[in-house]
Amino acid sequence: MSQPPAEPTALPEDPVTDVTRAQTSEPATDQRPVLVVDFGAQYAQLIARRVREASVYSEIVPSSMPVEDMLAKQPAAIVLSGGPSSVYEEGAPQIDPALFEAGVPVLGICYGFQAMALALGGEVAHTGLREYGGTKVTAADESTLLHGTPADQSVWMSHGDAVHKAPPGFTVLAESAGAPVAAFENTEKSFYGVQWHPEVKHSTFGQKVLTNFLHNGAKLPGDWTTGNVIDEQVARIKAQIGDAKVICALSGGVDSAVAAALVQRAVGDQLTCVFVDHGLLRQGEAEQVEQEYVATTGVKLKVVDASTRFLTALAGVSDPETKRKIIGREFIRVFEDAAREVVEEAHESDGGDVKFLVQGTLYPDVVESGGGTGTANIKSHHNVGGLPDDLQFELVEPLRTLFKDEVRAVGSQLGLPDEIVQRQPFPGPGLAIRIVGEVTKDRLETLRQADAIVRAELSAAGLDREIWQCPVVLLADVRSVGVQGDGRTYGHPIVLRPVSSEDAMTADWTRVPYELLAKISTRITNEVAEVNRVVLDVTSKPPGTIEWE
Ligand SMILES: Nc1ncnc2c1ncn2[C@@H]1O[C@H](COP(=O)(O)OP(=O)(O)OP(=O)(O)O)[C@@H](O)[C@H]1O
Ligand SMILES: O=c1[nH]c(=O)c2[nH+]cn([C@@H]3O[C@H](COP(=O)(O)O)[C@@H](O)[C@H]3O)c2[nH]1
Ligand SMILES: NC(=O)CC[C@H](N)C(=O)O
Ligand SMILES: [Mg+2]
Repeated sequence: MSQPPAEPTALPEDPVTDVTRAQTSEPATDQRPVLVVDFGAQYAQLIARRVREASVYSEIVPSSMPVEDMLAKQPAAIVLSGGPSSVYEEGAPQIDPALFEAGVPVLGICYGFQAMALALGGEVAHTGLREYGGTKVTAADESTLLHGTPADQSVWMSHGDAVHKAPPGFTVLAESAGAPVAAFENTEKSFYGVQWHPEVKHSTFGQKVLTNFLHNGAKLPGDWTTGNVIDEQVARIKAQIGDAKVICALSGGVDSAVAAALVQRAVGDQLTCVFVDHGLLRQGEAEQVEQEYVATTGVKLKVVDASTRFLTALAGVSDPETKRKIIGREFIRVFEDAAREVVEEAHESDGGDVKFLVQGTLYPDVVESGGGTGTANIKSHHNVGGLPDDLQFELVEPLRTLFKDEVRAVGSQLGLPDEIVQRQPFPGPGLAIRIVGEVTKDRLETLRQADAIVRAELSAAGLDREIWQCPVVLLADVRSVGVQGDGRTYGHPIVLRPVSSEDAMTADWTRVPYELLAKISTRITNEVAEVNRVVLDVTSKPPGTIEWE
């Protein structure tokens, strides 16, 4: 039986190269802001970022802020974000109708769209017809909001409720299978709304919808530019750290490399980097950090072998959130020991505590850990939601409001080589969150072998840039029957999860050519004992996340 040819994956658009757009704080500006009202969205920062990309100044405010306070900021326009609640649910965040009486242009997105529809006299239904990920919509011929976008387009949805009737005075602009009113507008009042997420890159004409709203709907000029992120951050770091000593949690990944380079530029040799080998790393990773990273950057590096400590703490644990909390805690305990050693080595036994810890935390780590306003906790990233309550360090996180592509641009501008800046992400909790079930030494070894094969084959096929990352997951608690060498086997499946993304907030599964998948599958089942089945994960994010745990 012949297989259909694999569809080529569209390459993600070029990453943002203008570092000056990477906004890290609310800068002093006399411009009237576009307020992004956050209903607990996964994507509130992303909306603010896209507005800034349209050269319009933007700030985020929580939906709990009274409308008088919002209006006191003299917003030039308001964007109502998505959120996890359902509009009729008890305690769901509401919109004060006064917001619609102030003469300010409004764009509602997802939950914001639904809440707006309800507040203005439309109807929202919970039909059970849900849409997650890439969805086709059919758009009206002419409108302000969807101007310049095709009649049939693919948008990124993530909803369970849907607007069934637009409020009086509104024109319906689009529909999808699960959303009879997928977009609407009332140009007279300058009110607009979409059920989908225009702020995510996977919505092909998303930025066009946002700029249509900003420039044509709200009639805002695009004349705002940000200052330089690097200068701004270096100055902030200097002010925070002064002449104290500081350690940086360095993983060899992009984010901590860029964070370390910023801190190094700010405070020079007051910085010592600490790399933790927690026994959950991939093949060759520890060596790579020890040799290549130090050679490239000349940074002072301390390597700690903490594998026994982590594996002991993880023994018997299968629950993903518990694993993450344990790992977050153990990381900090190791950093505390390392900090004491740094002081001892500097012969400063009295008063010379290291009180600052640098981490390469990005905005997605924060928001997925439930760190936005009213944002759901999706998973506790070890460096945010997994931190222990008794944390003694003051954190230095210069990348905390940025997305990965912005961090890559900062890294390049700082002079870091492409081998570091373009590296695929690897999560801090490592292989522990890629073993579904308890983490043991043997299972880690099995997964390490399979992962090394996958990485080698994808690299050899030249797919490293096209693929954002490819988690390889061991379903340790699942077994299936195989026949190998004429004998019965009862082994474990390995899951391949190749994804394409720009910022890890949304992702699609990469259409890796079938021949290559076949080769990987054959190699894994031939070379890795205990594995007799290889499966491909074909889920986008949403609804799946990139990692399985
Ligand atoms: N093995 C490790 N040793 C020391 N610090 C670590 C380690 N793994 C992760 N960290 C810390 O946790 C932070 C978050 O990890 P994360 O994997 O998100 O970022 P990264 O490794 O720097 O970049 P990338 O996303 O490219 O892998 C890192 O920036 C770093 O500060
Ligand atoms: O340092 C990290 N600590 C964590 O606890 C963690 N969890 C997920 N990831 C990485 O974050 C991105 C988004 O992953 P998810 O779609 O699985 O949430 C992907 O790039 C993941 O690899 C982590 N990185
Ligand atoms: N992403 C969202 O804003 C979702 C809105 C609402 N919770 C729904 O599921 O329909
Ligand atoms: Mg990493």
